[in-house]
Amino acid sequence: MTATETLLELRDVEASYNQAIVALRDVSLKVRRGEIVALLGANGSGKTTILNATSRLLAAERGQITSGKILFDGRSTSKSSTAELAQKGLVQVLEGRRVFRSLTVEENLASGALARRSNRRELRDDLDYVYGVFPQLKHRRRSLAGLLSGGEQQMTAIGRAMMTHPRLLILDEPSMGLAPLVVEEIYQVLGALNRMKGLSLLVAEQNAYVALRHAHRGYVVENGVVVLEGAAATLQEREDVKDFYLGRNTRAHRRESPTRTNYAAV
Ligand SMILES: Nc1ncnc2c1ncn2[C@@H]1O[C@H](COP(=O)(O)OP(=O)(O)OP(=O)(O)O)[C@@H](O)[C@H]1O
Repeated sequence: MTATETLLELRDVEASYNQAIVALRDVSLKVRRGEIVALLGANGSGKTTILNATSRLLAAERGQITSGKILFDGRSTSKSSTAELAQKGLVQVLEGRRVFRSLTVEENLASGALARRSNRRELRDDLDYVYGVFPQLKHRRRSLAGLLSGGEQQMTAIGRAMMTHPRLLILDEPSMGLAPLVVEEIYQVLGALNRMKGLSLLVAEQNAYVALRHAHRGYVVENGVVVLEGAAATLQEREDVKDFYLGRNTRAHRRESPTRTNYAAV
């Protein structure tokens, strides 16, 4: 893989909280341009820490990167703020579909454009674009975001991120708490943005089934360590992944966990 094909790279990243709890050890991963990459793992395995380290949000959680490098578009992110990274095209949709509950849908979306200092015309075009992607939001544009369904709030959070014109969109558990049909709809939209706009995606999910169906490649994290990586189709077929992450075996926790395997060549 040449440097220009790689949009995001984590190299041997270690991170801890409160200078005490080690949350990531030696994490290396890549997102190529135009790729959807799934980050899988159980509760507390380190997915959010990887995403927050990438978008420079760790300090807000009293966390820090203690060693290793994170490169976006070939450049180290260590001196950038979250807002600066967003301006460069790396944007995160936080876990729990955070929206400004007392603002309308349209005000929420417009807040995503603030960093771009768009004029009225550009703002209108961007809003129209998001409404084209999520027609439901157009009907609800004057509703308070706090009164929307969970799915509509997730669409609003993704729409707000789209207003910043990302090149890499990072999503933390977009399926959390949503009905299967709504989850499918959201992933269909993410897939379309990837295909039509070339948007690259890094998606943390506990719902491995849906994530692997839509991703090109995946990484499995356990206890802060990447234990598996490979093509999504290959991961889906692995017996240990089926047992642990695709819910095939309810007694999975008694079985041996996946072993570190490198499927990078797949
Ligand atoms: N703010 C924090 N302070 C201290 N420890 C933390 C903090 N946030 C996470 N941790 C710890 O770091 C480890 C990784 O947590 P992380 O939230 O990254 O996992 P996760 O895979 O995203 O889990 P979840 O799916 O529950 O969000 C866990 O042991 C967790 O308890």
